[in-house]
Amino acid sequence: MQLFDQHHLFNTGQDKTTVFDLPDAVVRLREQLFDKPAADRLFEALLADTPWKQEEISVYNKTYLTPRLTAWFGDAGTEYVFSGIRHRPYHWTPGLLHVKEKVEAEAGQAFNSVLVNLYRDGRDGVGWHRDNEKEFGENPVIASVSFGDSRMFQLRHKFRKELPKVNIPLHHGSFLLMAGATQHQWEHQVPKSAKPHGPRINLTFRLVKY
Ligand SMILES: O=C(O)CCC(=O)C(=O)O
Ligand SMILES: [Fe+2]
Repeated sequence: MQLFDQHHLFNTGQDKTTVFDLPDAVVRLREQLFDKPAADRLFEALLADTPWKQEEISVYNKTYLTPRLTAWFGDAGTEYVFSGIRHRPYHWTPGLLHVKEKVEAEAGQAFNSVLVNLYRDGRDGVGWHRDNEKEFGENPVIASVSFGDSRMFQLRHKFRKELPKVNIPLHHGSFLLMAGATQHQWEHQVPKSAKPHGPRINLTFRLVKY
């Protein structure tokens, strides 16, 4: 069953790689790790088959619902702590294992877990943050794949406020790698958008050290 009209889903149609020349960061974009037919199939399968949940986060004794839906998958033992609560990952699905293989080949390293995010529309997003939790080791490598509607991904230096913000539109089927000191020196976000947006799924592959 087709859950979402894919006709407008934008894929650059050109598999270009861009290495961003940023101080204290290693950031690489591949426009089309998945071509449009593959991205369309994966988008539908992930949308339908993922056990989506809207997590609560506590900030200063108040609880909020995160403005996106998430699910965590990984090898047994890759527990993660979210808002003070221990979570067990779901087992890998065949679809996710297929994506993982392609992502590992492109990144040149293995991953053992993935956080899957669903941005239902323009009102969903993720605020400025770094993914530098201890369980990801010294210089975490994070590989991100996007399916569905295009959204803007932004980076800003955490300490050198004079540096300009970096805007990277992430399209259907794209791959983005963050490595080196990126998770220490830079923050990233996907801002909410006042423009209408269809759903977008993003997968961030990580290596939990345990
Ligand atoms: O949706 C994205 O492109 C980024 C998601 C993200 O930053 C995260 O899951 O930590
Ligand atoms: Fe992140």
